[in-house]
Amino acid sequence: MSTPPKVCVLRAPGTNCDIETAHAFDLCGAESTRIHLLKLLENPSQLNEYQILCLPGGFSYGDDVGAGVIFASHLQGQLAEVIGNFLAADKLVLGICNGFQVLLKAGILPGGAADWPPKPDQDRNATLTWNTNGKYTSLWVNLGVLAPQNVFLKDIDQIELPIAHAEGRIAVSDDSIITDWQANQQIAMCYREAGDTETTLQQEILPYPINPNGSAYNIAALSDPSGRVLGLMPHPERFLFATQHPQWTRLGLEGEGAGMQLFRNAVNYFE
Ligand SMILES: NC(=O)CC[C@H](N)C(=O)O
Repeated sequence: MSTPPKVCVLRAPGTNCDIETAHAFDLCGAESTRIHLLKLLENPSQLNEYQILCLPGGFSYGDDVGAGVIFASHLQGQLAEVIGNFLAADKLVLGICNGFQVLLKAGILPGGAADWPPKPDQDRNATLTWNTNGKYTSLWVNLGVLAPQNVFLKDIDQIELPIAHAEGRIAVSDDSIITDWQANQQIAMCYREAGDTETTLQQEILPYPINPNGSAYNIAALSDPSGRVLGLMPHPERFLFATQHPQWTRLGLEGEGAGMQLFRNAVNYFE
């Protein structure tokens, strides 16, 4: 058997999903370590020991200034070099919810290695901002996968997962970026109606609760062009066991939850 990949689950003050996220990777055979951002800042080169970097969900720095903004500024300001090496290597990066916000605010997404580090005057063409309902929203959503070449999404066509966020709406500065993302297969997952068998990218914003936050083009997740970076608003680490689904008895669900596959895909990449 090959050596298990090492996962760095990077937490900051206010992160609250690091334990279950590390557990998800470990259940799939990885060896994860939860590392505090302030510890990594003391010795940034320790990141080189890991094959997977995961930014988990939560409220880093209390969502002050904007969700993910302060965490992102540390990545840009003090960790630019090690992050650059990580992105350039054949390694994986996953950002879940607050982690996705961090990846986007830092500029790790949407461009990945090619655009890192972002230039100070670089225009931002996409962000995650307040849900259109103005509220912290917590519910289960149906998602269709549009970027099966992303390592984390291999063999997943559709998935039901919970969301829990206030700033989960993808906003784009102009629609031409959508064309670029499509060309690079970067639109990873979209919200869609339960029972839909196909996922189509559409400009019409699906109504709440299908699209829970009003995201442009109903986008829920983005990939970098290489398919080795994924940022997603839903929480796969909250559906590791069938019994975590609100209707598991009615639906007769047993065993593993569908979220496990994302973590397994990442671990299997290093076999
Ligand atoms: N679950 C999360 O990671 C929440 C992210 C962020 N605090 C928000 O509310 O938007």
